[in-house]
Amino acid sequence: MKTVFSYVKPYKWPIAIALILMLIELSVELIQPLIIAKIIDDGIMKDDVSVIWTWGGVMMLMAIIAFLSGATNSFFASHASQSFGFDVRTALFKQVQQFTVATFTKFPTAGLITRLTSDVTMVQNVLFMSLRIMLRAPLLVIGSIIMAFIVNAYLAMFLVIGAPFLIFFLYYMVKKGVSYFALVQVRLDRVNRVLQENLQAVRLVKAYLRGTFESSRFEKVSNLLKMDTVKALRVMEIILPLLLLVMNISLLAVLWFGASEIKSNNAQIGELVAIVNYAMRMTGAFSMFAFIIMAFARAKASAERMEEVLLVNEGLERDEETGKMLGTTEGEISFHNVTFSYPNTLEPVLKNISFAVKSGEKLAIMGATGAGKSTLLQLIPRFFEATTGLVKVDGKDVNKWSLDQLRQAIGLVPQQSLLFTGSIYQNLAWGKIEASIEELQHAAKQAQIHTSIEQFAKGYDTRVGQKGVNLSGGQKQRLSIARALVRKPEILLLDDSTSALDVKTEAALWEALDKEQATMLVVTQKIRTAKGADRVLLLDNGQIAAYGSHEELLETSDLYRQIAESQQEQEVPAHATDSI
Ligand SMILES: Nc1ncnc2c1ncn2[C@@H]1O[C@H](COP(=O)(O)OP(=O)(O)OP(=O)(O)O)[C@@H](O)[C@H]1O
Repeated sequence: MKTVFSYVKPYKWPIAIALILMLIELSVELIQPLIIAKIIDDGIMKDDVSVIWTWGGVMMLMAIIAFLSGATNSFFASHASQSFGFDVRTALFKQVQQFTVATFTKFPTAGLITRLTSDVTMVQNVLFMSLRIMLRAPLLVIGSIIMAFIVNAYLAMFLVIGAPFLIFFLYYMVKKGVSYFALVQVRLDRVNRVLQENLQAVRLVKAYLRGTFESSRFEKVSNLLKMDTVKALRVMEIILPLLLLVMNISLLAVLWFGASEIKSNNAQIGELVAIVNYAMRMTGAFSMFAFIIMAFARAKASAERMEEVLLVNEGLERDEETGKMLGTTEGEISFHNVTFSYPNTLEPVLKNISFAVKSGEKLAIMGATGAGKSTLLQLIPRFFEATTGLVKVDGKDVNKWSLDQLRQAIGLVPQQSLLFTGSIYQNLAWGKIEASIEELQHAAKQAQIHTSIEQFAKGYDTRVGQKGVNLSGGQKQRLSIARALVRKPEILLLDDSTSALDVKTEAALWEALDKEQATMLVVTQKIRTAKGADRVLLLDNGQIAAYGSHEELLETSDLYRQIAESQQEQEVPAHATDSI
């Protein structure tokens, strides 16, 4: 909790002012019964109108002070709490951005979204309410007891007799509340996850007629959320009436013994009225307790979840040589006996991989599905680090590169073309904000998408829907390639990024890309593509099955020959020579 609370520190002054103002408001509230007692005992009982006027005036003045304090308190409380929320959300976002790809597997996306939104809002609201009303309740209870003792110690005693019960009930409420509400937030994560999955796969759900099934899946998680929230609220619902029962018994005792004290002239009516007034205020404060403790319990659970993200230290990306200028890369890539296992698995996905690609060369990576092709690419921008062995760029271990410089030199086109909501221009300029319109259009021409864009009614200003819903698979792939090309990377990593293109467009694309001097690693299933590469790396179950030029592999590798033959049978002869 320490880390989350450190974000409150910069606002200690607004918080202090808000608290002082709240104390002023509270003091007025506590002094008022005393004044009422004075008006009754010295004014009404003694028939002295001047006392009533004087103290009535004081009461009025105090009410105005309380009003002004309350309004200013609200201003400072909202400033402090909203700024705290902003800071902590920003810090969480920055922290998440630094996560290694491996750390993301520990924190599911939907959970991170809840932590950055609902959890932050929860803590932020509790901070606001603490400064505004929450702290008033406990202070009102303590203040009322003190004032009651000042007025009449004997009668005040009956107000504190139930204290051990009250403390026990409150302790129980907090203890149970925190654990139940932590579970409620986990349930909320699940609801968000199912919702997110469904929204992302909306077409699939419709095409497979899974609407009813998905609805019942959603109902199930939503129901769990409801049941656990009800369970958490039930604790509060049982405890609150118990608190009130204890308070009401105390109040009855005050009235009973107060009456006999008045009879025996040991107390005045005004005193009894004041004590009853304090008891009523305490009862009111206790009714607020259930709400307060519930909010605190929820906020504590939320703060702990935020803390988990803020405290990640192991899984953060680190720059070995941050700040050192290393110059432009040449784009040479080499793997030296690389073995790699994913963090949560034992079996290596890549085993003893060694190869080298010179600057400007093109390497085609082939292999069956699950052979480890994408994994191999991911080791170059250091999304994951090799378990053993070395991955080098320009002869230098990738772990020794500044991450920014390493990634600046790499243009990655992932298997799934991910686009962002915004115009086509914005999507293209995503990797290089300062790119000129000419640069963007040049990249689009190279990626063979310029003509298609020109045909859209709004051209480059066409808005790309969420995840590119309004574009075809091939258009999305070409936009992703253009986005990578805008940066003029020295290394281009294409992960099966041309699978949706027709033969002619693909041929034109390769021709344009060949003119770039970039080193290219191209994951592909097509022999046609492999033929145009300088070398081919054939992976089989994480190991190199063959490595060499297309012609060499046709001679030496049975597996490669089989793939080539199987594809030859499928090829349309007219396009078969349409190579890269
Ligand atoms: N994040 C991950 N955690 C654990 N295992 C993973 C992870 N990502 C991939 N794998 C496993 O690693 C192996 C290689 O996956 P990879 O995506 O590199 O294969 P691929 O050759 O690119 O396959 P495809 O052609 O289907 O894309 C697979 O067995 C896969 O299950």
